Amino acid sequence: QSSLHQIPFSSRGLLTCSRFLHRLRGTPCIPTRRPTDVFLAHNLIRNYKKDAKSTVEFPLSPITVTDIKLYLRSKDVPFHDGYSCLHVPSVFVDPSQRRDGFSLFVDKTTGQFLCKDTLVEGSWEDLQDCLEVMQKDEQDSLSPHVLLGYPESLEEQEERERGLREVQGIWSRSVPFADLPEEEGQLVKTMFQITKISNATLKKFGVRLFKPTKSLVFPWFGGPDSSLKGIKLLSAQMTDAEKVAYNEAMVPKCSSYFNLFGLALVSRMDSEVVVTGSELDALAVSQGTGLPSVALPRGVSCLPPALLPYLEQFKRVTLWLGGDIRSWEASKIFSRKLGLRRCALVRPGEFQPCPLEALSQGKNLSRIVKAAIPAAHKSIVSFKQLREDVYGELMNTDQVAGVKWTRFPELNRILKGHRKGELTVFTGPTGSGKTTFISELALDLCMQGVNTLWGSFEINNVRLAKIMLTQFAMQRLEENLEQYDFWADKFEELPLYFMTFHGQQNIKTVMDTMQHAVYLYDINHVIIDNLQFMMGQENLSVDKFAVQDHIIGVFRKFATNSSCHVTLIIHPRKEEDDRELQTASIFGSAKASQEADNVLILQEKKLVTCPGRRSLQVTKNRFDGDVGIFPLDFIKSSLTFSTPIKGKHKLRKVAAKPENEEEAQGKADEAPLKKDEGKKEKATKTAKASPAVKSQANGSEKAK
Ligand SMILES: Nc1ncnc2c1ncn2[C@@H]1O[C@H](COP(=O)(O)OP(=O)(O)OP(=O)(O)O)[C@@H](O)[C@H]1O
Repeated sequence: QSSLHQIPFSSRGLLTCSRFLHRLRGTPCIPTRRPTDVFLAHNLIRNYKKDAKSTVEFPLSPITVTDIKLYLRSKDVPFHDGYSCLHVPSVFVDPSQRRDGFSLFVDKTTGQFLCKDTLVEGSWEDLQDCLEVMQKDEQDSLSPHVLLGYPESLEEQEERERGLREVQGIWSRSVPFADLPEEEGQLVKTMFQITKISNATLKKFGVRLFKPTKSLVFPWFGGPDSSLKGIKLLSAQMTDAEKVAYNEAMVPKCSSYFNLFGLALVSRMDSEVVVTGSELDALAVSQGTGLPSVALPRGVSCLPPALLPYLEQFKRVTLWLGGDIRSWEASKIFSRKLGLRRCALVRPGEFQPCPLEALSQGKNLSRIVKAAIPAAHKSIVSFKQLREDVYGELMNTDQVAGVKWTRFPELNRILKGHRKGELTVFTGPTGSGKTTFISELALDLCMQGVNTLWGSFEINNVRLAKIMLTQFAMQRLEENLEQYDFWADKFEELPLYFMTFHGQQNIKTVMDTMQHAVYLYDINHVIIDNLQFMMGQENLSVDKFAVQDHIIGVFRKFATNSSCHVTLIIHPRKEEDDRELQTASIFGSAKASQEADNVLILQEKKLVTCPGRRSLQVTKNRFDGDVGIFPLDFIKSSLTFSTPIKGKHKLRKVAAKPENEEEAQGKADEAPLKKDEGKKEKATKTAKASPAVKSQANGSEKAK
């Protein structure tokens, strides 16, 4: 079982290669697992269910493109330096049969390889093994059939066959648009708001209608024979605001549906492509511009590196991922993976909505694509270059403020949302529930599509996943074990990953792992629990504060450079028992609070009236300066926190930019500023009918 389970391209090839090579070398065949420190929620749940001990750690040895090039040169292997990959003659194709001389692609960041002719793939170590064996045995190539001939487990085989049968079943019962009666075709088009998409375009991309569920069917062709590998079903629903809400389902299950839609229409000679965030957008671009267009299988949420070899042939890649800020941010991040030099980005805005909308509004799509801005930017810019960005931010203030929590409306009110590229420092008294609280906070975001990576050094991943699963299900699963599979199946679908570290760790190793995860899974949020586990224990002579400052600086840089939010849990320094914590109570020097964009403190009240009552205090908010405090109630059965509904615990909020944080905290505790008094009334009312409580009710409704 590979730890990189979600990328089907990789898993079987890897295992196969290693086993095969052991056979070739005559060494014993050891079931190898990939060296990785990142683990999927999927695996954890599986292991949790079956074999908790199989979460073995493997050291990740980071590889650089220079290492790869040096090695290839040492083996006399020619290569072309591509955008994201090195192109190498495939070792799995006989030299006399090589159609395209350089069909094996080695990812410059990870060393993973893919042979586009045979679809053999594997890790950098696997490729090195192949080359060593070929050299030793003086062979020109290795047989791909032996590699791919590795028997699947019965379970895997059955699942694959079941998936394919389902795909075929739906596909054969779906109707091409041209075969629909004129009136019915128009009705469906109106429902999906695709009246401007012609039947010819739908036919070109093979889009059909599955009548039983009134869904559009998008085929995914793959493999050397370009056969039907999977389908995406799209259903549409009208929302109150006269907008269409789409619902997607993939067959086979989404984890194995992993290629670009529209790829089969791209010719080897094409040198330009438009990448879109949805299949309908790809149709619109194709019709509106005549250019090749492909859609990302999981929309703007990620660009898996496994897809990069398929985009290597293009000299110009235009990313037109949608019409909102999220698409814009994603296009900037994806262009780094694709190589900035060749990428151009369509900036969303009033005159440049998503491609489908642009087509519906009769806009000139070719002109929009031509006007896309180059992704590579200079380090010094003038306001002229920034003015569009500033305008975009002013126009979309709500989106700029970030993803909103559904379970913590009060936090939205103070922090406004969860934004990329920020550093949050979180502290609280020992054993007060920091891990439990942050777990729910992160889960809330993850459930909304924020790709999340946990670095839990204090408690092991199984325990952490158990806490998260309980919070996800909002109930004690110990007492409802029959519901375990139901919740675990849903939990598996979350974009949630865990580092497999436990105990003291070296900051460099943790950083390498985080970079690796950002590249592979487009991680948007990393949680480190907690910083003290990176400080090292052996070297007590070294200045502890200097070490901590260095580590915080490294995390700060990572958050900014990777556009990834980092939440750092830091223990407080020893405080007197009856005093609440302050920003200055964070262990170490002032560096942590200076570098942080947000400082959150879990306060534990030592009151006689309500002993143990927790509150969450925001003492720093760089985004807009609002700070404040609100009470939290702990529900032990679900391990969740929510706002108490009793009137006496009011939401308190203070205005922007306090002179110093202690003062701000004092103000927050004592009296809300005047300008907030009107709002305070409202806030109290809101707190009474707390959406957090409501959302819990909804959650249990859903659970039922
Ligand atoms: N508000 C709360 N009231 C009572 N118990 C709580 C509360 N929050 C968490 N707990 C429980 O307290 C225990 C410790 O919680 P947790 O590990 O989250 O604390 P922590 O602050 O992260 O601890 P540490 O200081 O060791 O890192 C857990 O059993 C958890 O279920």
